[in-house]
Amino acid sequence: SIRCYIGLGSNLEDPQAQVRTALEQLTSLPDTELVAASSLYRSDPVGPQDQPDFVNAVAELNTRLAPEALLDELQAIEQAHRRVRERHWGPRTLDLDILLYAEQQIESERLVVPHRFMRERGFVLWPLAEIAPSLILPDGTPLSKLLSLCPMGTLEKIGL
Ligand SMILES: CC1(C)Nc2nc(N)[nH]c(=O)c2N=C1O
Repeated sequence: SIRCYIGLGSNLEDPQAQVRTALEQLTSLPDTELVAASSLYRSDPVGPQDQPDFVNAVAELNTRLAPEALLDELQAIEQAHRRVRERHWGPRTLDLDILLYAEQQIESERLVVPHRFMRERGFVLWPLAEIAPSLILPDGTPLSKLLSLCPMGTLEKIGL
């Protein structure tokens, strides 16, 4: 099976509960096991600032699902959280992104992996480093190097 990493984010309708529930739902995906989950982090919105703070986390899965089948399952979980897209980069109840899918580099209509913005997003890199500190990205960049370029800033770990 394939090791993959999922980014979770929410800033609507009790974001902590949205992320915690989504983590539980990841444990029951078909042909998939949840290997690890980061802490939850509160983070300032990147992009449009006129929206609530986010709660972010990263999960590590082992899956036998193909990338697009995994994406279908993640989108079903987002729908179950009544994700409504008002505006691009606007507030949402739940965002599930495939950050990494083993060493694969994927560029299809539906899917770009590694996630195109992950290298410059502290709300992804710091939770990812919590569960996979020695990770090397498919292009050979060590996660530790990306972290050194990405201050933790106002990111703060949320207690359990
Ligand atoms: C709107 C945009 C770009 N900003 C974010 N900002 C933060 N802090 N966390 C997110 O998950 C997030 N997701 C997004 O899609």
